[in-house]
Amino acid sequence: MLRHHQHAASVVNATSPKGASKVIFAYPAIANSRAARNSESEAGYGIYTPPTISSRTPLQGCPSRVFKTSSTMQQEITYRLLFATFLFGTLCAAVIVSKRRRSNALPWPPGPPSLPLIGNWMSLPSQTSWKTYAKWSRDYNSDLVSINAFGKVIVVINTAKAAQALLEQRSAIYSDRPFLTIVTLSGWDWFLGFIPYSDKWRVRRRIFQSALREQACEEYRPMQHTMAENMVKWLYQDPKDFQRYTNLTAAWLTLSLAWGYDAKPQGDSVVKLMEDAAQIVIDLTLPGTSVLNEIPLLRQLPGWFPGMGYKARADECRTMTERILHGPIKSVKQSLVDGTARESMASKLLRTNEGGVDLDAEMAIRDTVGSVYSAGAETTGSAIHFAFLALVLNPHVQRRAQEEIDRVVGRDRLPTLNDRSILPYVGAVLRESMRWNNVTPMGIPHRASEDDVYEGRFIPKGAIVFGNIWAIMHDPAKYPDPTSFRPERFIQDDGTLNDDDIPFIFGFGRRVCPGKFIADSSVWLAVASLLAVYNLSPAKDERGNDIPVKEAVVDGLTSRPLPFECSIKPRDSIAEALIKGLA
Ligand code: HEM
Repeated sequence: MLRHHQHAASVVNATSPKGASKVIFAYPAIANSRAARNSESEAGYGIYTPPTISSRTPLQGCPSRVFKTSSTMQQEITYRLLFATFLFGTLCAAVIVSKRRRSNALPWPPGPPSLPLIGNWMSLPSQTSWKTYAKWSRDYNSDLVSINAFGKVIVVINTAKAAQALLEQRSAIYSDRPFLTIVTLSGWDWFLGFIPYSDKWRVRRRIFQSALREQACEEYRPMQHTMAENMVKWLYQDPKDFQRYTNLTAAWLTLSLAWGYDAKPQGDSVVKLMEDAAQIVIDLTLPGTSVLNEIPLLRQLPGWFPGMGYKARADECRTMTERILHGPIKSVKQSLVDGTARESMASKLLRTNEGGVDLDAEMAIRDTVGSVYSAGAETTGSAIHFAFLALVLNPHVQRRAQEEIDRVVGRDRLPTLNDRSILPYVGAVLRESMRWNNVTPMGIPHRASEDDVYEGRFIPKGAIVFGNIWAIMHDPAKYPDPTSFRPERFIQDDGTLNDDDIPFIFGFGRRVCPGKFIADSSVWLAVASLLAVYNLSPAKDERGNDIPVKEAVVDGLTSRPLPFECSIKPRDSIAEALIKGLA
C-alpha cells in the first residue's frame, strides 16, 4: 500500500549517543515512512529507532572492529581515512559557524548551550521534536530558537507572528530548500518539494498552482466523490483494515488526479513502484549514507570503494524514478492520441502543449504531475486517519455532526462538496482534526538565502529554517486548552464557522502547499461521508470490554496516529442500504 510513500524527500538523520533517531532535517514523508513501517512490522506500536551506528556503515562501525586479514586491514585504513575526512569536514564547518558567529555582533536566536565541534548534538530532541522546540521557545521567551549540529545551523520559528514576518512577508529570502546531493543521485531531483528556489522551480510551481487553484479544483469534484464512495465501500467490506483504506483512498485520489490512473485495491503495480522507489530513498538517507555523500571529497569515490555501496542503490532508485516519470505520462499521451484519455492533470496540461511542441514545457508538465502522488498521498491519508482517531475518541462529536448531516442532507445520499457551506459543524470537525494533530508538525524545511535579522536576532544565510506548525496550532492564547479536541472553537454564536481557517497547516509563503485546496476538500468529503453512514467506536476485547485507544502519533516529520483498533459499523439499516446501493 501507498501509506509509506509520500513527499519524496531528503533526510539528514543520524543516531544519537543513546541510539535514538534524530532527524536534523528531513522532508516529512521519508522520516515517517520508516517510522510507520517499523511501528507496524515490529510488534506494532514502537517509535521508530533506526539501526544503531555500529550496525549500519563501515565508517561508523570502524572504531570497534578487530581486523585480522590483510584485506580487512586495508579496509580499516580506508575506514580511518574516511573517518578522518569526515571529522575534518565537520571541523571546518564548525569553525566557519563559530567565525560567522563572532563576526556578527547580533546574538543568534537562543537555544540550549552547545559544545565545540558537535554543537547541540547531545541535546537535539529525538522524539516529537516539535514539542521540545515549543517548550524551548517558552523557556527562552523567544519566538525563534536556534541550534547547530556539526556546523549546520537550524532555526525553528514557533509563533504565528514570527512565521508571518519571516516566512510570509520575507518569503523572497526564505523560499529555498536545503540541498542534498543524494536526491540527485537517486533521481528524485524532479520532485517539486526538493527543487531549489530557482527558475526551474518557478516554472513547475506555476503549472502546479494553476492546475490546482481553488476554482480549477472544481473540475475534479466527480473524481473526489468517487474517492469518497470507494472509501465507504472498502470500509464496509473490510472495516478492520481501515488504516489501509484511509491510505488507499488518498493514493487512489492522487493517482487519478495526476494521470487518470485507477489504482487497484490490491497488488497495484504502479503503487508498488512508487513505494519501492520511496523505500530506497528512505534507506539512502539513513545514517551514514547521505552524510558521506554531502562531503565533496568522499562523493568522488567510485561505487566499488568501501562505504560507497549506497551509490548502487541510488542507481537502482534512479531507474525506478525514471519509470515513474516516463511510464504513466507516456500512457496518457497515447490515450490522448486514441481519444480514450480520462480527465486528469496530465491530460489537461498535455492538451495545452499539443503535440509536445515545446519540449521544456513537456518536461515541466511531466515533473509537476509526477510530484502529485509523492507529495499528496501520504499527507492526505494521514489527515483522514487522524480524523478517524478524533472521532473514535469523541463519540459526542460524531453524534452532533451526524445530526447536522441528517438534518441538512437527509439519509438517502452521501454529502457532496456542494453541501460544504451548509454543514458548518462538519467543517469545524475537519479544522479541529487538522489543528489537533498535524500531518506535518514541523512543515518542510526552508533555507535562508540571505543573512537576516528578526527582533534583534541574527539568522545566517544558509540556515535551515523550520516553521513549527504544531507550536502555532497549539498556542494556548489562540486555542485555549490546545490539546483537547473541541470543534466548537471554530463555531461562532450564530452557528456559522469563524474566519480562522488554520492558515499555516499547509506551510508558508511561496512554498505553501500547492495541493492545499484539493487536499482540504478531499479530507472534508471523506470525513463527511464517513460520518453520514458509520459509527466509530473502540474495538472490544474477548470479554466485551473497550480496547483503549491511545492518542499517540508516529514520530517523524510527517505524523500519523500509531496503529489503533476500532469498530466501524453502519449507523443503522438506512445507512447500510445506502452503502449497499453505491455503484
Ligand atoms: C492534508 C494534506 C496535506 C498537507 C497537510 C500538506 C502539507 C504540506 C506542507 C506543510 C508543505 C510544505 C510547505 C512549506 O514548505 O512551507 C507541503 C508542500 C507540498 N505539497 Fe502538500 N500537503 C497536503 C496534501 C497535498 C496534496 C494532495 C498535494 C498534491 C495534489 C500536495 C502537494 C505538495 C507539493 C508539490 C509540495 C511542495 C511545494 C514546494 O516545495 O514548492 N500536498 N504540503
